[in-house]
Formats: sequence, C-alpha cells, structure tokens
Amino acid sequence: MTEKKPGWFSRLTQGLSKTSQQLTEQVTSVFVANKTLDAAAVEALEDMLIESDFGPHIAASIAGKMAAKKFASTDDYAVKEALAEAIAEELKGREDRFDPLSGPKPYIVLFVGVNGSGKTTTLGKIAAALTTKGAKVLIVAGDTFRAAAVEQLKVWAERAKADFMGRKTGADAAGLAYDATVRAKEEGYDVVLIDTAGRLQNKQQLMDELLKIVRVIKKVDPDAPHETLLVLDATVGRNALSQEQIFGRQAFVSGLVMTKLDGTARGGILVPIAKASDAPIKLIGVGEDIDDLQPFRASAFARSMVGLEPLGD
Ligand SMILES: Nc1nc2c(ncn2[C@@H]2O[C@H](COP(=O)(O)OP(=O)(O)OP(=O)(O)O)[C@@H](O)[C@H]2O)c(=O)[nH]1
Repeated sequence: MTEKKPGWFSRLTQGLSKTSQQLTEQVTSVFVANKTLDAAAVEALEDMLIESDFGPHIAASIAGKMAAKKFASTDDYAVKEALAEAIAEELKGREDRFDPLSGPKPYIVLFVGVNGSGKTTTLGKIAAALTTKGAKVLIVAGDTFRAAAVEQLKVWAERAKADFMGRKTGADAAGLAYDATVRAKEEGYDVVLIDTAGRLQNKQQLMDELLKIVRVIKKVDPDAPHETLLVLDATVGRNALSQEQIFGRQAFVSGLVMTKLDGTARGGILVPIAKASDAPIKLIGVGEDIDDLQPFRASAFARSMVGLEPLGD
C-alpha cells in the first residue's frame, strides 16, 4: 500500500534478507570466471534454488538460464543481477496493483485465508493506509466464530481511525456482510474491508460460508466484492501452495497477498504460487510495521531476493 519513498526499497531488501543470504551466498560460489556451468554445477544450482522453495520446475528453468551465461569474473554483482533477471522472468505477468480508491464506491474487499495467515493484520494495515489518505473506511468483523478475532480487528479499527461493524459470537457472517454493504452505500463509505473466518468444521463448510457471503453482497451490488484477497503465509512453505489451490479453485479470489516473507529463508515459495495461481500477487508483507505491507512488483522483489537494491521505476 505504501507509496514509493526513501526507505521503501531498503525495507523490502531488509525484509527479504533471510532468503537473499541463504540464496546468494551459495549461488555465487557455483560460477567460475569465463566458463559456463557444467552439469554438476547446474545440478548444484538447482538444489540451492529448491532449498529456497522455488520448486523443481522453476529451479530447473532458472538454473538452465544461468547455465548458459559466462561471467568475466565471478563478481557477485553480475551473478546476482543475472539471477534476479531470471527470477523476474518467471514472475512476468503475475503482478497487479491493489488500488481500492480508484474503483467504484463503496469498494468492497473480502479477505480470505486460513487462521494465522496474517489476514487481520493485513486488513488493519490496509485500513490505516487508506484512512491516512483521507478515505472513509468500514471494517467488518466477518469471522464471527472467534471473539479474539473480533477484538483484534476492533483494535486495528481504532488505530486506523476506521469505523467498525461486528456481531456477537456465532452470528451469521453473511447477514453481517449484507448489512455492512447496505450501510456503506447509504453512508457513503469509500472502502469496506470484510474479514472472514479462516477455519470452520471442515473445508466444505468454510467454502460454502465464503460463497454465501459473496452471494449476499451481490444482492446489494452485483459487481461486488470488487476484490477478494487470499492471504497466504510464506513461512508455511509448500502448505501455502496447497492453500492457494483450495481457495483458488473456488475461482472467486482476485488477488494474493503473501505475508511474513521476512520470517523465512525460503521466500522462493512466492514464485511457484504466483505461477500456479489464476490470480496475480497484489501485496507482500515483509515485516510487522504498517509500511511493511508493500505493493508487489516482480522486478523489485526479484532483486531484493538476491540482496540487490531494487532499481527505481
Ligand atoms: N513478521 C511478520 N509478521 C506478520 C506479517 N503479517 C502478519 N504478521 C503477524 O502474523 C501473526 C498472525 O497475523 P493475524 O493477522 O493475526 O492472522 P490472521 O490470519 O488474521 O489470523 P487469525 O486472527 O488467527 O485468524 C500476527 O502476529 C502478525 O503480526 C509480516 O508480513 N511479517
């Protein structure tokens, strides 16, 4: 959400430092000056990429591109730049902007994802960024099953100076989403941010509940929700990939948010998820601060992943 400003780049590079340390320390050591890689070196490179959770296909693709290159010296910078380019190529077309203030009003955003993925925090950070810009924001506590989730969201609403709507524990989440959408229309809200449950008795019930929420919102505004963000936690590695498949299969997800990239040395996981998903990546979380929720830009991300400062754009 944060606009580009001094420090934006370094937060990203800092946030991805666990991944870049693990990745580049090893990768640069594979290359020999003025020589392309031999088969054993390519395999070693593939293994390093797999260790960072790029997955076997993407690791092979990146290693293949790197194998064809000769570097005049094993100068770290040139190798890192080439690696960043290869990573960015994998992410081509997989980025998109999240810009609720340029859409219709009220702009309805649904947050989905399993508990603990960073849904509530992401919603709170977005609310804060929007109210700072002068937007009138309504936060809706659609995870009506857990009192703690409602309380956490209320705190975020106060902090962000956004309005808040919740119900008692066990209340119908779809009914709440409906009332919130009606209220937002009547009272001229710019953006409505709706949290949802991350866990019910079983997956089917969870999906049914989400689909019901979408259905009732459409009764008020057929074009809504304007955005459904699936929040995924990078630290759970390959599990995030299966979560994307479970939620993504329902086809109502319009964008992905990958959180906690600062908490893992295996940030490569974003790449197979981006490639597997029908929805683009819109935001990434690289820390706990409000400024650590950033728009996803493939090139900046790829450079930070190898420890280079992103280029200006
Ligand atoms: N380091 C780091 N922590 C994050 C990031 N995003 C979220 N968190 C933390 O992850 C934890 C879980 O986030 P929540 O927002 O509570 O997750 P949730 O998906 O809403 O989970 P429930 O509230 O349990 O449903 C919190 O301690 C957040 O501060 C991030 O990008 N980096």
